[in-house]
Amino acid sequence: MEAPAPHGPAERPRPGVITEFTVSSPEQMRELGRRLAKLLRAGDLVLLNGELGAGKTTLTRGLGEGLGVRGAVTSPTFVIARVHPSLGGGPPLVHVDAYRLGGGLEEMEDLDLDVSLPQSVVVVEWGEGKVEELAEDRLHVAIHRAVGDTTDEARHVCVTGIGPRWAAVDLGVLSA
Ligand SMILES: Nc1ncnc2c1ncn2[C@@H]1O[C@H](COP(=O)(O)OP(=O)(O)OP(=O)(O)O)[C@@H](O)[C@H]1O
Ligand SMILES: [Mg+2]
Repeated sequence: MEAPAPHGPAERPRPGVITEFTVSSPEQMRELGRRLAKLLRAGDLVLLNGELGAGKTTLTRGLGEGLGVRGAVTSPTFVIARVHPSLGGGPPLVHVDAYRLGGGLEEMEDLDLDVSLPQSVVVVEWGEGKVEELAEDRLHVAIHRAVGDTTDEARHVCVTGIGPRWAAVDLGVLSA
């Protein structure tokens, strides 16, 4: 077997920026979403990963508040994607839950994410390994229960900016 390249598989672009921190409550997770919203603009793709109940939808709720979009962000039970139009002049939020989708983009063809992405902020829960082809520039947010946490509320969050779009963005403002 060939030894892996020092920076991982060649097809994976090297991350431009990474920030890691702890989020200690659901309210703080929402606040993180509101902060993240300030960094986002139309055409941005955000992938949320982490186990069931990690806090992906909670983060997206804050994101919706920060973007000022219509309708509360919820876990879509029967739909895969929901569009929240802006209440102001900003981009709509397209919230996708790819949990039940085994395959990649082909399975989501009907959603026309490639069509809506240029004028929207697209957030995909469970998006890893499924929607990367949509954009060269992506923000990956990994949320995990903090190991050894006794309150059960602490989450470890790792945000990685991939591609030129994120190269010069200071992700440090997310944890400030
Ligand atoms: N620090 C925290 N951040 C986010 N949620 C937290 C935190 N601590 C506890 N929680 C609770 O964990 C749950 C997270 O649920 P949420 O629906 O956001 O997760 P999810 O990652 O979207 O799950 P799923 O994979 O089922 O879509 C909520 O009930 C929330 O109150
Ligand atoms: Mg969810």
